[in-house]
Amino acid sequence: MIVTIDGVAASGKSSVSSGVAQALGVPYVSSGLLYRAATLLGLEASLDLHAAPGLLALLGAHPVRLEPLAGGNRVWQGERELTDDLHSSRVDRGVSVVAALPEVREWVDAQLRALPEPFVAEGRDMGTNVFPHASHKFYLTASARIRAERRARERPEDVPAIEAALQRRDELDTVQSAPAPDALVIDTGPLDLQGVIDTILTRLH
Ligand SMILES: Nc1ncnc2c1ncn2[C@@H]1O[C@H](COP(=O)(O)OP(=O)(O)OP(=O)(O)O)[C@@H](O)[C@H]1O
Ligand SMILES: Nc1ccn([C@@H]2O[C@H](COP(=O)(O)O)[C@@H](O)[C@H]2O)c(=O)n1
Repeated sequence: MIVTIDGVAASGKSSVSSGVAQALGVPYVSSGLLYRAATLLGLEASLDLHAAPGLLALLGAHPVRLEPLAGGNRVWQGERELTDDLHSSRVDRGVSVVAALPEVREWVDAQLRALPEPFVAEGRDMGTNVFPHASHKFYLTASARIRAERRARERPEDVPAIEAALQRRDELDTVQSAPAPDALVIDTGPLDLQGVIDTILTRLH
């Protein structure tokens, strides 16, 4: 069984996926972390983020591994854990450029499709491109202001700056962010975290 939870930036995908996965007793898979890892490593190596060959060579030489757990995903490059470095504003700013590269998308998709079922997969194109055969599909939205207010609780920037960055990322991610036609779209604005998780769990039972 595969459940997909897609949505716009900071709509609650990873928090909701973790809650749903824990209730189901399965892991969740955060596809965005692989795009973030490719971006972080590209930045650290001072590579041109618009150019796939350099990034792919780097990722080939030093493979990245996603560890999907129900409570939270971890990302490794050999013995080095990258997880804590993946949510900086610097990575946020670069990641959509890297995610627009077809070769990087293939690199991510191959890793995701190799994972053993069951799991909950979250991202942008889980229900459309990567797992079109998933048994249940959901898509999370909320206004940019609400998402920015939520994110401001975990970042040092102020709400307007976060809101502008989220809107920019949504725009750059438009191509891969369309909801699957068979996904249930949930506006998380009026709901708390548990409310969103319960809405999804109700559909799964
Ligand atoms: N329904 C909700 N009510 C209140 N806070 C929420 C809700 N959903 C998510 N949050 C909070 O919003 C923030 C962003 O959530 P989360 O990181 O899960 O989003 P995301 O879609 O995975 O983000 P990103 O796209 O950047 O990876 C977190 O602080 C989370 O606790
Ligand atoms: N399926 C996906 C998942 C992510 N992306 C790109 O990665 C960025 C970070 O993802 P988050 O889920 O952590 O926000 C996102 O902005 C996209 O550029 C993607 O393209 N497809």
